[in-house]
Amino acid sequence: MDPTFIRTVTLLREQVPDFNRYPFNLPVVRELDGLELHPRVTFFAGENGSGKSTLLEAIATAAGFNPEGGTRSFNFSTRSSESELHRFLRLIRGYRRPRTGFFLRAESYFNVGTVLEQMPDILQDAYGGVSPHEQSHGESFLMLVRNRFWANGLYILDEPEAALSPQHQLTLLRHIDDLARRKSSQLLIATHSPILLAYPDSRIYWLSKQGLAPIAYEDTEHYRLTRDFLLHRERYLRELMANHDED
Ligand SMILES: Nc1ncnc2c1ncn2[C@@H]1O[C@H](COP(=O)(O)OP(=O)(O)OP(=O)(O)O)[C@@H](O)[C@H]1O
Repeated sequence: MDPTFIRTVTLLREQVPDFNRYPFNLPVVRELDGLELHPRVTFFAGENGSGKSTLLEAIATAAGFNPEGGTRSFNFSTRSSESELHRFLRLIRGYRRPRTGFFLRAESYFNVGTVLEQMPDILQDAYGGVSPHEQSHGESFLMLVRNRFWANGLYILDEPEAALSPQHQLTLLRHIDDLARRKSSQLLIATHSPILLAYPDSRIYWLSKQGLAPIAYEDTEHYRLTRDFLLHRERYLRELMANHDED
């Protein structure tokens, strides 16, 4: 069965009040037109500030999640700085409805942990009863994925690699594969990680000043630069240090 929960994301262009202000002035928003999501895993990659978080937060909010993260039953608010973009998106949905899901954003993970502490049932399910604040950021995140990311879910993850060592990014890849292939889930992931981006059964969108476009893994700057740096580390370091001395 086609696992897709969200097929396409479209901007309600005619309703946008002003393309000259945030978030509508971002190239990724201006150029958004029938963004087709992969049935299993869609990645969003690009430079800092290219609009990945803005886009992901708006899709998550339009899909019914709290903009600060958590499951769809989370309704806490510690800030109200989400953009209004979600009100101008139309999500074209697939035939199935997700049974569960999670919106995880690295920057508000701490607050999600605090809310979970106050929900003993979920805490028991998700973390084996141990507060996320009593574990390292990376440990508690992997525990959450292992215990609370169930089958038939919609998972929207903003820089999930933030707390993870390279070894644990590989562990996360295994969980992504398990969720996507065996557990009929759909994942949307913004990432800078060349390890996560390597997941083969996926589509990568590259965000730039031109908007967003599909890109092959080997053509991403993250792959090319990381590979080149590791192969020619000494030359890179020499050049970086030399330029630094000139500053
Ligand atoms: N509330 C806001 N008001 C105005 N501009 C904003 C606001 N939030 C973000 N921006 C700007 O929008 C742009 C995109 O930000 P966003 O956080 O979506 O980028 P990103 O691709 O997720 O970056 P990173 O990789 O650093 O996480 C940035 O230039 C940022 O300064």
